Amino acid sequence: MRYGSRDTLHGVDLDIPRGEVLALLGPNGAGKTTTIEILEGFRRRSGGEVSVLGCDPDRPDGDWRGRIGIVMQSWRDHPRWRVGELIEHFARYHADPRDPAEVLRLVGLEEHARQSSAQLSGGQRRRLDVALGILGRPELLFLDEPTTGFDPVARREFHQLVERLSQEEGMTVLLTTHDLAEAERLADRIAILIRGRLAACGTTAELAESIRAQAEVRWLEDGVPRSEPTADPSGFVWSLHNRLGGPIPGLEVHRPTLEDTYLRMIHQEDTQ
Ligand SMILES: Nc1ncnc2c1ncn2[C@@H]1O[C@H](COP(=O)(O)OP(=O)(O)OP(=O)(O)O)[C@@H](O)[C@H]1O
Repeated sequence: MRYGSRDTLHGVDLDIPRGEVLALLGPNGAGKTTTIEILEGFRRRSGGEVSVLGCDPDRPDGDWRGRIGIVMQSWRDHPRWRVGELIEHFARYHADPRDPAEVLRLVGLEEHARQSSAQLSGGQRRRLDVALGILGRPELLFLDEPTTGFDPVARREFHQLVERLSQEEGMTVLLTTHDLAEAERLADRIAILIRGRLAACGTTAELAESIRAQAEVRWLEDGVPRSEPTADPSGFVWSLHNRLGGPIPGLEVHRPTLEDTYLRMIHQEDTQ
């Protein structure tokens, strides 16, 4: 993708198998929304090949749009419509929609069905976006920063919903988020986009391995905090136990989280 003379995306080679949940991560301006909008058919790419559910998004066939679900970062609709009416209205556009009452329940908006969408809070508004995205039982769901503004309970419920849709219905999900714990919880694989280039793609463990991030063992010795990075924490703890001749005070094993790995990758790219 090129805006003017500037390459915004270059060589983003990526296959997402059916049924996978893939999280696309990257700093602000890395090109995540641009990538998603190209795949959704909302932005015409400058070059390269794209196939989504077997179709080029720039030349979709008749029922293609009905097979994908979209939750964009911002969405314009009819602010005076009631939530329930809006969902019932959009359900009519789909060949085999979910029951609108079920969708309201799934996203936790049952009590707001008679409220106009303009009166919803930020997090409730986002739930409505998610409701509209899953209404048509899409095979592939695009979620662009879906939980922005969600409180912790709503976030947990949303995670359970995505897990259900993916595990029970085999829905493929492409998610962008700045919440690394969310990506770690939901995604089978994580792709990291930095300045328009795909810097890495894999499971949390594979990404940590790719930058040789090690676990760290922490303990107290004679009341003094000690720590040691190690590729074999079990072996290290075993030898420490033998050396100390018994239980290890204050023992902690810290494995690299996705956040640790991500921040190191961003730092490495910045210093290159
Ligand atoms: N219509 C446009 N014309 C010119 N440049 C654009 C346009 N849309 C996006 N860009 C630029 O392309 C780059 C990628 O933007 P994009 O919105 O895809 O990033 P992002 O990774 O989704 O960021 P964020 O995390 O902030 O949502 C940015 O530098 C942005 O300024």
